[in-house]
Amino acid sequence: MRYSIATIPGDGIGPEVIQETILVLNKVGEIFGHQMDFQEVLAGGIAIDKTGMPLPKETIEICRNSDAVLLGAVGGPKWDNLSGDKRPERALLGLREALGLYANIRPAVLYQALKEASPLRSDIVEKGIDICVVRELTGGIYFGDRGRNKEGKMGESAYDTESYSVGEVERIARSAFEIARKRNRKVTSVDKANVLESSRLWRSVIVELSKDYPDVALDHMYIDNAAMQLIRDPQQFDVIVTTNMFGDILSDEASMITGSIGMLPSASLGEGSLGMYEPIHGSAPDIAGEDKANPIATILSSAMMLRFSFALEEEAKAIENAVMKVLENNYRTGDIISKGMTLVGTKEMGRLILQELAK
Ligand SMILES: NC(=O)C1=CN([C@@H]2O[C@H](COP(=O)(O)OP(=O)(O)OC[C@H]3O[C@@H](n4cnc5c(N)ncnc54)[C@H](O)[C@@H]3O)[C@@H](O)[C@H]2O)C=CC1
Ligand SMILES: CC(C)CC(=O)C(=O)O
Ligand SMILES: [Mg+2]
Repeated sequence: MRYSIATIPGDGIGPEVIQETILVLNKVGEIFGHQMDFQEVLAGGIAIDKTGMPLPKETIEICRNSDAVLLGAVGGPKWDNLSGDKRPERALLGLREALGLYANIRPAVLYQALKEASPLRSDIVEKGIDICVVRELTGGIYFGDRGRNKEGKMGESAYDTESYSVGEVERIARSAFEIARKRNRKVTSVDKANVLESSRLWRSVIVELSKDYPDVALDHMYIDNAAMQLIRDPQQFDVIVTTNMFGDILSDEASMITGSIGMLPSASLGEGSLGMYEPIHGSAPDIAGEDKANPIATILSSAMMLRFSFALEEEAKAIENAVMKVLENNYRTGDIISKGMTLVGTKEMGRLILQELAK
């Protein structure tokens, strides 16, 4: 089969991790007999530099007409003086919205070989961690009304608005319940319903929808408690469904208990088969261009692409197994290094994964 993939290397370490991932996808194509056609497009800071806009129309069109989108990361200090819609990060939000990708699936799995990289107590780590964060991606405070009021009792003020509709909550809740059915049949909905009206609506919609899923256990947790429970007892979670901002924050936390932010992939999905696949991390300006970035989060995101957009389960597993094997052979990038392990850079990590794939 032939698949068209729009690639968005973006900024910082984005191009470095995308490069290794393209090599991996090409190798999978070669081994399993698929043709992967890549088309690179601009978004983020590099797009601002080249076109004056963070998200050129052409990028949206090419992504829309591709079978899947693979994204590195956008943003960085060079564009930090920009504000509002001019910021590189807005490109990401704009693309998610334009492509209707409302469900962000972020699995946080502690690999056996990486147990030593988790900062949690060894008795907790021994039990294993396997959580799936289902984050609402095109609503909430990242998309609500925002602005500034120049005059006020205490000077200028700024506001961002959290707002959710019944339909937005229903569709993300359905995604979470469906995913839970294929896992351990438990959904924890995370909100702040003791304070926020939007969370009270969120909770009531989820309770109502749960009636369609009597085989899935549902509980509710406030975000502050969830942030703590994730460290205290991660095994209590199976699927976490939450809002755009809470999911953004909780998934970074989940990445750390499973080793590193450089390990966690994500899939952003909507109603059709088109999805956008990206690591959960950002452009890591502190290590950009130094061959230090861990490419595994992006490489595992490409496995999610094969699974969800192309229905190539065997090929997806081949990538995941190759990653696991390299970790079992004790190779580590700087973010997951520990005593007795071999330190490698971005390119070498990519090469080792390719080598395992070819075996
Ligand atoms: N999806 C995206 O494009 C995202 C973009 N950003 C943007 O990225 C820029 C930097 O944001 P930060 O808050 O610093 O978050 P970040 O995720 O880029 O970096 C946080 C820390 O994690 C490390 N890190 C991240 N990815 C890594 C990898 N693959 N391997 C090894 N270490 C890794 C970085 O070196 C840094 O110390 C900002 O402009 C931000 O807006 C942030 C998050 C997501
Ligand atoms: C622009 C931000 C919402 C990106 C981010 O931090 C994320 O999606 O994880
Ligand atoms: Mg984030």
